[in-house]
Amino acid sequence: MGNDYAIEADGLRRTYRGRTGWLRPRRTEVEAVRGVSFTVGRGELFGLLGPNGAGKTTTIKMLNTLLLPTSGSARVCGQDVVKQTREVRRRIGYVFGGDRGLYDRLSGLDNLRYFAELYGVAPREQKRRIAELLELVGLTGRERERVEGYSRGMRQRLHIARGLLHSPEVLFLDEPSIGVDPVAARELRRTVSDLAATGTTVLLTTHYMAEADELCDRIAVIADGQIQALGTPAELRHHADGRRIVEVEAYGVPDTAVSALRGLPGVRETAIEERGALQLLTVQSDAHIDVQGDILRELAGIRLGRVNSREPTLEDAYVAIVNAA
Ligand SMILES: Nc1ncnc2c1ncn2[C@@H]1O[C@H](COP(=O)(O)OP(=O)(O)OP(=O)(O)O)[C@@H](O)[C@H]1O
Repeated sequence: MGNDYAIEADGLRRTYRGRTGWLRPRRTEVEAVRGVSFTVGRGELFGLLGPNGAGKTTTIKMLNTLLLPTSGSARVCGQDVVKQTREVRRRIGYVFGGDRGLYDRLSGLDNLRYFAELYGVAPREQKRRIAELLELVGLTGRERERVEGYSRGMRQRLHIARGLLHSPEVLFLDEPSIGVDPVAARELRRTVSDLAATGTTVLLTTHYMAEADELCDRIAVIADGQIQALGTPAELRHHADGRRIVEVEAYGVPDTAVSALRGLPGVRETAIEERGALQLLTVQSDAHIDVQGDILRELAGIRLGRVNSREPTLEDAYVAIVNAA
């Protein structure tokens, strides 16, 4: 059993227990992951998408053996993550967003040589493997420069190369595009899809629906420690079926106005996004009810910019899924 899937999670749970306070210590408990089950096929690019604190990192860390599940079980490449830790570790790579874990004073090439040695890549293999990975992550030609001069995007791609040195069957990519500018993020996405094309299974966590949509074969939306929806991007889009979206640009909308919008007949979700001085209000309503007039009446007296009505996108489906959690 288990050989058909790269990853199988079955009822995974994790509760963090701790204490706060010094004079009168109190026990604290956070149920970070509350019964997560899913499977990832070999060679699949699978996304775990969810808001801050949803439980994505905790889930990944149970799968890559860095954290013990409180209950439930998981297998990676058919091996149990608790009982066969060493076998699992040999078959996986782990790359997390951010800047840690590289030697700034060394060149990209020397970093990879160092980690190849550390990961026990056979000396005969090293040169070929490193050249192959530099090519994959688009750093060929820049490998002799010190990492301290690399942009965040380049560092992130070097991290990915590092995570792949020992040719893992499964790569865990935790928030790869965090803090990376949009152009670099696009290059990063190209690297990830090239990687998936080589047959490596990738489990990616992200906050960005657009990123998950572009890259992933299937996406699990996780919120509040549980999977709220799972499917291909096209399947997830159905969560916004039968809805219509009204977007309003506004300046200085009070909270009371936002809750009034939520109470309008036919309105299903509202979201507000701050864009400098401007606020973008997004209102989802039942498609057969025209709510635009009511919305504008509620916002009377507030300075408004563009108002526009459109079909829902995958992003709107994501909002609907997360809000229903
Ligand atoms: N070591 C820890 N001790 C106590 N609570 C923790 C610990 N790590 C995470 N948590 C809590 O568990 C919950 C899930 O956190 P987790 O990091 O898994 O979420 P996430 O989806 O990865 O979020 P983010 O996108 O912000 O990284 C959060 O409420 C978080 O505060």
